[in-house]
Parts: sequence; structure tokens; C-alpha cells
Amino acid sequence: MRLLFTNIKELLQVRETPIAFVSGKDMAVLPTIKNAYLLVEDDKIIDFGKMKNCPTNNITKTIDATGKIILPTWCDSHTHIVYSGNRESEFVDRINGMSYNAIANNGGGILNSAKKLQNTTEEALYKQSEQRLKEVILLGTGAIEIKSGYGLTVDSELKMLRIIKKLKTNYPIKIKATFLGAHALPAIFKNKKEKYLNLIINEMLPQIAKENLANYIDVFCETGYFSVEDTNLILEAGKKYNLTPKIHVNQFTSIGGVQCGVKHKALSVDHLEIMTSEDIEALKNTKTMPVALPGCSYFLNIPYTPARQIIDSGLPLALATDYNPGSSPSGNMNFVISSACIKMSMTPKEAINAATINGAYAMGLEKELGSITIGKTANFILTKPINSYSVLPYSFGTNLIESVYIQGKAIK
Ligand SMILES: N=CN[C@@H](CCC(=O)O)C(=O)O
Ligand SMILES: [Zn+2]
Repeated sequence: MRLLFTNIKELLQVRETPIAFVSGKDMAVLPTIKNAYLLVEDDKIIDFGKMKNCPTNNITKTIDATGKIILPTWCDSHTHIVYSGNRESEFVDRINGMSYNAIANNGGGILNSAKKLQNTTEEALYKQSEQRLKEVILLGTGAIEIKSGYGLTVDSELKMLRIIKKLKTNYPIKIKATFLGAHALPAIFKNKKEKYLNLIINEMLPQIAKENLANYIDVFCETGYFSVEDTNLILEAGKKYNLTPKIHVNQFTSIGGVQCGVKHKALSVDHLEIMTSEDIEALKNTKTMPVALPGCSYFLNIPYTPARQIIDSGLPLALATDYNPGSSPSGNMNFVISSACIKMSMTPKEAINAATINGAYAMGLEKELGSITIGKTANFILTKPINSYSVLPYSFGTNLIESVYIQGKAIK
């Protein structure tokens, strides 16, 4: 099957030579071809270029994309979409003045979601999670990372990870699984943190490895959750099972989480709302991708990741949704790029780079996804007729996607 798109108003993120990620000033470079064609064979991109060189032979189907833009699907490298129910009552509590931390200290927050998840059957949880996955694919997401961390018992963490495994089998988008047993301390381990760390290290991890349920390991390294010392312990244990770290750091406080991630060669350090100059310095000349989650800053009314400082220091930056019930109940990457432009002063070019190739890198998928490159998987977004790609972040809240193609097939 050879599918040809013709008269594309602009084809974005074309990389003839594959790249791993873009950083610093290069984030402001978004290579495009105006009046372009794109040729797909089965699930792969096999050719693209200017319309004047458009192939005519051996084409199964042609789609005229006059007035429309094509770009790679979003790569959402940080989500928690396997969860049960919602936390809208906490949302109202926050509107009425309670803080996120006060809610968590009262048994709400992550522990509230853990209680709900523990009481939900695997089948029911799968259905809810599948619904969210379908929703984000229609919004243009073509690769996603999903974390555990709302189980917090051996059985429930395994339940979450088995659901992610099932989603991987049943859906055509690329999914990466992250084990986040150290998301919060369960109430029964209050004042017995070491016991919970032992449970993670000696019971959860071996079983997860045995069933091959995770690609990455995560810790919520934050004041009141897990210390740098705890994080070191867990990441060391994960290393024995070849689990690469991708960690939650600097959401509310800067306690050395970034440096800990760098020391353990984390693939990414995520959140980064509170960054010191030492934190930025620590990321220089490393392979660790900083990841910003503007949906969380928006929803919790906390500072936005200082994108300008990060990029202007020569570093790369990726953008992700953090889709979860407590701090970012939205998986809409289109809203994320809008927020990055509007609230973090990123340009549309920087935001698109951050949400495609850099997001792919933050999931170890930069060789398969994140750009229009020959040989890469044919996951792309076909927009409605629009004036320019800047309209994507500009028209926040408006869905400008006409179709989403995953492995060369239209989903929408
Ligand atoms: N910060 C830690 N974990 C999630 C939110 C957890 C929750 O409130 O349920 C996050 O990335 O924001
Ligand atoms: Zn998160």
C-alpha cells in the first residue's frame, strides 16, 4: 500500500539526516518544505519533497492536502493515564483555598487515587485507561509514556503495569512503561519508609523484571515524598534490572533531584518548575532531557518551568502533558504547546521541536518517531486548512486536526 499526500501547504519537522534531539539555539530551527508531497509505504515514510518532484508511479491512493499542514504526531513522554476515577472534589477544595500539599497531607492526593485504584478491577481499570488513550490519539499523540504509581502495593502496581502491557499489545501507537512505585508513601508505612523502600526493591522490582513490565524507573523526588537518598537507592536497584531512570524532580522544591538524575544517567528529569542556576548547570553536557509539564503549572497554579533560561543556556527541552487525575487532568498536547508559547515564552518552532523530536528522545524513540525522515514510522497529523503552523499554538482550545495517521493508517 503506497499512500501519497500531495500539495501539502507545509510539511514540518523534515530531517533528512536523523538527529537525536535539538538543544539551545537549534530549538528555534524547524525545517519545513512548502508545497510538498509525502509518500508512505505501509507503516513507513519512504519519500518526501517539493511538489515539482512528486512521484506518479505505483501509488495506491492519493490524498490532496491543499491548504493543510502535515507534522509528526506528538510524542508525550510523561503521563499517568492508568488511573481510576477522578479527583474533582480536590479541585473544588483547591478553588476554595486548600493547597495541593494540604490536600495530600489529609489523605487526599496520590493516596486518594491509590485507594480508588486498589478497589478497581483490572478490567474496569483497563477500560478507563483505554478511553484516555483513544482520546489522546485523536488529539494527535502518536507515542506515549505511561507510569504506574497509583497502586502502591505489590498487586496494584503490577495491575497497573499489566494494563500498560495490554495497551501496548492492543493499540498501534508506541507505548513505554515506567515503574513509579516510589510515588507516595502509603499510609500503612507512615514512619516506616525503609520498609516501603524494601518492598519496592525486594518484591515489586523482581516481579516487574520477571514479567518484563517496565522500560523505565521513576521516583517522585520531592520534599515530603522521597529524598535524594531514597531516590539513589531505588535507581541503583532499578539499574540491576536494566531500568533507565526518568524521574520527577523540582516540582515544588530544589533538593538535588536534578543532580541525582544526572548522576544516574537519567533519560529525562521532569517537572522542573523550581530551578536554581546550579540545577541548570548540572544538566549541561549530559544526555539527560529536561521535560516541562505546563498543564500541571496551569492546573495547580504553580510556576512554569523556566524554559527561556533552560534553552538560552544551550540545553534541550521536551514538553509533555503529565496527564493524571491530581495535577494535570488533560492529555491534550495541543494545549501543552499553546501553554508553552503563551506562558513559557517558547516560540512555535521551539514548542513543536520540544513536543516531537525531543519528546521522542525522552522515550528512547528518536530513531523511530519525532520527525519526517525516510524510514521512520508514518505517524503524522494532517491539519485542517490553516494559515500557518503558528496557528496551532495560537488558537488554543480549538481542535485544528483533521486526521491522525498512525503506522500509515488514518485513525480519525
Ligand atoms: N508529582 C507527582 N506526580 C504527579 C501528580 C500526582 C497526583 O497528584 O496524583 C505529577 O507528575 O504531577
Ligand atoms: Zn508526573
